Amino acid sequence: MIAISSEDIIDIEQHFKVTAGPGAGKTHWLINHIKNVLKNSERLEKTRKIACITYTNVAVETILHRLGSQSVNQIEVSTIHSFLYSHVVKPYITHIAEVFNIEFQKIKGHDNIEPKYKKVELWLEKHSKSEELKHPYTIKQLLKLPKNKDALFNWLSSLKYSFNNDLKLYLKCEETHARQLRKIVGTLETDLLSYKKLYWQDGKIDHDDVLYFSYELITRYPFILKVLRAKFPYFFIDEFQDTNPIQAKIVSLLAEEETIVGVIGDPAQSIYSFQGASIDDYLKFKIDNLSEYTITENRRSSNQIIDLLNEIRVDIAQTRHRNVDHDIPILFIGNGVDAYKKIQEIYGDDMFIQTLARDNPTSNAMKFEIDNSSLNTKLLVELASKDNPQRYNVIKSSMEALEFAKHSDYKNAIKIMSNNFIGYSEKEQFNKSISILQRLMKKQEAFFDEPLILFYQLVREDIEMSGFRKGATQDFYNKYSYKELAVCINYKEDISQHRTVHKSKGDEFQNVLLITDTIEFLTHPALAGNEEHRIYYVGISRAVDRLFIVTPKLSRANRGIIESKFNFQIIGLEKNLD
Ligand SMILES: Nc1ncnc2c1ncn2[C@@H]1O[C@H](COP(=O)(O)OP(=O)(O)OP(=O)(O)O)[C@@H](O)[C@H]1O
Repeated sequence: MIAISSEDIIDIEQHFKVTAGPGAGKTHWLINHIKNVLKNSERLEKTRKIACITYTNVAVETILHRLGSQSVNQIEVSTIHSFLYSHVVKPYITHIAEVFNIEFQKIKGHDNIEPKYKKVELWLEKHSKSEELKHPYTIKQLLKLPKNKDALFNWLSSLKYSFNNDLKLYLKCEETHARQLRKIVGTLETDLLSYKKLYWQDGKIDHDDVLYFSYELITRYPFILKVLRAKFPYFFIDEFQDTNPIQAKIVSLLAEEETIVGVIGDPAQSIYSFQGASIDDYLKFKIDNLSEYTITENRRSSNQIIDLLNEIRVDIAQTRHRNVDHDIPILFIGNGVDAYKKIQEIYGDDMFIQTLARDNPTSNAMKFEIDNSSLNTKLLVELASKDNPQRYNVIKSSMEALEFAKHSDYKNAIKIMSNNFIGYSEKEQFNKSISILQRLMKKQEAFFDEPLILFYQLVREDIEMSGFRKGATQDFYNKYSYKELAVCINYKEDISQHRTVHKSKGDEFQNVLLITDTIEFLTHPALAGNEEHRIYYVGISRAVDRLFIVTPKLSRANRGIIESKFNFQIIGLEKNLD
């Protein structure tokens, strides 16, 4: 591995892999490298471009912004999904449409797809081993008994593609999601492709399908690979530690001829295993004639923060580039809202504090300024299992749309609300969505802290939903408030002040408050083997000047470890010290 700095230039006609820690300047280096290729390459023309792949739409925007306007015609910056969708799936899907029952004319992009009751029912009825679905797992028992139904839907929502030993892709679900169905999982999983096909025949494809179809297309029809190579003589991927195995395979195929491939990443920041990424895929990624580089400096953080990062990481010791001393990090014992208030008390209200949390409900609790230690994070799931699917979908989507709109994400707000007006023209869908959102925004104070039934009544003025019979569902709507439910939603492209660590990837902030439920990543760090530790590591490494961590409890033993290993100021916010 060759050590470079983020200002160094390398050979542009050589495959590369750059591995470096947080704040090393990986993205900065990549942008310079692209500029260097643009300036010096003799293989670029109007129709031959550089592909630059990154992980999220937010990261795409950041890179485009940093590249400036001069070069946009010769670079295509996008996520891997939109890249493969435009260059492989869209133009060539007809080649595999028949084999996979894909109604390609109906495809309108790709999205998350939740299991739909009707589809699951149809799949079970037509399952190639349906005769094995006997008592206590008949189709009726699977679909009607709440425990079975929850487990089945959960299991199906964990559906993923995997490679077998012959590099053929097959479908599988997470077994941990289906303890309740242990005895029949083996039977059900023999026919998952038929389940997928039920969606494809409606033109509904999800993000993983885009990767799967792309892989099938380029391996069945190698001319597609040739076209891609001709169009993209350079193919670079940022955040490669979060790549999934199908992507990695497609990239290695591209690299076999003509296209120069470059990947950049940090194994200690690999935090997307739930999307199929694995730290091993990053470490083991090899193609012929690959030059490997590392950057050891940290250009982002204060000395105090770099010292902390180095204390918990063993593979790379980062050097201080800015060499700036700043405040000693503070470890608060208590809840997120109290810690936030305490920081404001110490530094004044004007100081911007970015909060980062492990999960959506915790960062939403910060948005709503409620104590994160007493949240019921499963309320939406509970509602899904109690309510009828139609009413649940309307309530959930209206709630999401409203919350997205409140955080200025109008694009996703309208998209989600429009789902409630299927059958109308696009213009009508848009107008209806805007009108209901405006009305809900105006009235939000009237229902925010009130039972969900009030929100239901308001939405029902615009969207048809069934009424209630006495029973568990109605009780639920009367018992829980809109706010308690809204805390469970997932803000799609959240760039707000209170977001999850996952949504802060690649970003940096002057002052960070990391909200944790354990500080094991500090007391017993194991970044290589523990993704939870890596998530918190990513969180603390976003901080430029000041870092604050809050955790609910600190035992005497852990306090001892913290005091001996790190330079923290410890502040108890309640009586949490034992
Ligand atoms: N050569 C450089 N000159 C000036 N500033 C730089 C240079 N390299 C990096 N920086 C700055 O250092 C900070 C970290 O850089 P960057 O975001 O590229 O790091 P990274 O390695 O991609 O980080 P991470 O993996 O943590 O997201 C940014 O503010 C960036 O602008």
